[in-house]
Amino acid sequence: MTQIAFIGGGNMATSIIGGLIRQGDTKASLIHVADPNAGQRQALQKDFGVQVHEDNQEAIAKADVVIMAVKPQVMKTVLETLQATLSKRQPLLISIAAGINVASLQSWSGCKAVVRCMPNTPALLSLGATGLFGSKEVSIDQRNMADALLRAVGLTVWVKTEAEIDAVTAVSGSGPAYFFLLMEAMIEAGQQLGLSEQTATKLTLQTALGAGQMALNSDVGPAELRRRVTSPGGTTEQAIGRFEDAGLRQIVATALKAASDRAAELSRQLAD
Ligand SMILES: NC(=O)C1=CN([C@@H]2O[C@H](COP(=O)(O)OP(=O)(O)OC[C@H]3O[C@@H](n4cnc5c(N)ncnc54)[C@H](O)[C@@H]3O)[C@@H](O)[C@H]2O)C=CC1
Ligand SMILES: O=C(O)[C@@H]1CCC=N1
Repeated sequence: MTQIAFIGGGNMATSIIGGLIRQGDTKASLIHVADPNAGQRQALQKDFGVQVHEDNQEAIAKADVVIMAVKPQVMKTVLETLQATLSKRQPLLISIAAGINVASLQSWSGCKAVVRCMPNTPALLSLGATGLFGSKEVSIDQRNMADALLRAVGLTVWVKTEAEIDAVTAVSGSGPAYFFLLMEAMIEAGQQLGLSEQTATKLTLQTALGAGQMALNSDVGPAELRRRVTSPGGTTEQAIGRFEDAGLRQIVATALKAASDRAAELSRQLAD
């Protein structure tokens, strides 16, 4: 039976653990989580029945897979304290941290088989999207294992080059925040047009859900779906025209480039 250790039991780890438990293929007794925060440990134990540890070493003692779910800024210190054990046991190391490259993960941990991935917060509802990239030492079995773990919380996509992970971070890792921002703006605009906050919120959120589901289930792409909403001489045309005039596409391109650049910058800053 595969033993899984999470180092860091915060938001993302909780989402992934929740997905694994809900899916039912992974026994809670095989999941070990280490986190210095006692409240976090109690919540994980209570909600999912997983094994919790204050000590990272204890959590990885028998692990076949170690999932690093700490903030990028503490990754080096945390891995270096575990290096003796990890380099001896050689588990599959999976990192979900933004902007930490495979070479750094290998050098800090002593693990050869490393998967760097970028999930997102809808993983909490098993509606996540994760991009993955593996070092050449990752075996087919280990790749399948990493894929199955992340598939428990949504869609998985393997990329061919590590640089693509920065783009994945910009598109789907940070992506939920962009849609939330658009929702905030639509709710505010709806209120300015006379709707109550509650009505504007309900209509906006249901519209976001409907549009997402339609785009996912349709034979045609988002551009055609947009055209189908846009009657010639009608109302949507007016709104879309304002978005285009204001340079929405360029704004989005600039924003995603900034996110991708920051991921690359973090990799450089945090690398050895
Ligand atoms: N929040 C997001 O949307 C996404 C975050 N990520 C990545 O996931 C990672 C975790 O992010 P979140 O879960 O949002 O952060 P978080 O702050 O909720 O979780 C981090 C956890 O690590 C624990 N921790 C701190 N020091 C530790 C140590 N020495 N040993 C073990 N645990 C320790 C903290 O107590 C905390 O519970 C980050 O590297 C981030 O880049 C990746 C994709 C999306
Ligand atoms: O903002 C961040 O750095 C993390 C990575 C992707 C989403 N949240």
